[in-house]
Amino acid sequence: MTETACRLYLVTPPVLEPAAFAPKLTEALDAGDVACVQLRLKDCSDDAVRRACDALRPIAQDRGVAFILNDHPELARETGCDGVHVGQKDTPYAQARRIVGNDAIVGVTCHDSRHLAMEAGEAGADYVAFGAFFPTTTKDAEFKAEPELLRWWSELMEVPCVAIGGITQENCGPLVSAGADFLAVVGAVWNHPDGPGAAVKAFNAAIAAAEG
Ligand SMILES: Cc1ncc(COP(=O)(O)OP(=O)(O)O)c(N)n1
Ligand SMILES: Cc1nc(C(=O)O)sc1CCOP(=O)(O)O
Ligand SMILES: [Mg+2]
Repeated sequence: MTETACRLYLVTPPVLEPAAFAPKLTEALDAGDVACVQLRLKDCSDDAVRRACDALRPIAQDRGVAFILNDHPELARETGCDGVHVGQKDTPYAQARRIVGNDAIVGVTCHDSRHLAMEAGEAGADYVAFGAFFPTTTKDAEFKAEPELLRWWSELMEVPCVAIGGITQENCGPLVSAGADFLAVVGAVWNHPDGPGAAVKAFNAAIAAAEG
């Protein structure tokens, strides 16, 4: 993941069948600029996560796109992922880092908290994630973040920040202007009426427009 202009960070749907999802991921990644893909499967076995990693990881990595696993540092290391994303109720950052090693990406959910973000950044996180910025149906988001948090963080800190939660091609402009380094998106890409490729193109255009 490079830290230059704002870039797209795709998060998978929480339930997927790898063989059926593979062409959708390919379409998304071949359509435009994507920095990163996070495999975020909920309520499934470790073996199902392994199978999904084996099917989807090469699609991202062959295109120079980082492949990050949500929640499971041990499986991330075992399956050759580029890193792991951990939340406040998951494996603590320091333990996740020990498991995946210093060369891997470790991202940390920080909700709407400056304090959590400073802790994660000082500990060595590769990025901090703030959210949810907008209402989302993808998960029950307990916290609500404001664009001002991105502005404060990006003006003070070097560690990249990710914005997540209900982000669409239509509402992302203020997050980009406020300094988000990455926009993490589920629904607005995988549920786009014209398909994930059209969704990525529309995000790339919206980001470029907001960056002026
Ligand atoms: C990029 C990014 N940001 C936040 C999250 C949420 O992580 P967490 O709070 O652990 O919740 P779950 O995603 O595990 O339900 C994320 N996954 N990715
Ligand atoms: C996985 C996740 N984490 C969030 C947080 O606020 O930490 S919001 C969220 C769901 C993002 O999905 P969509 O782009 O469909 O809203
Ligand atoms: Mg988690």
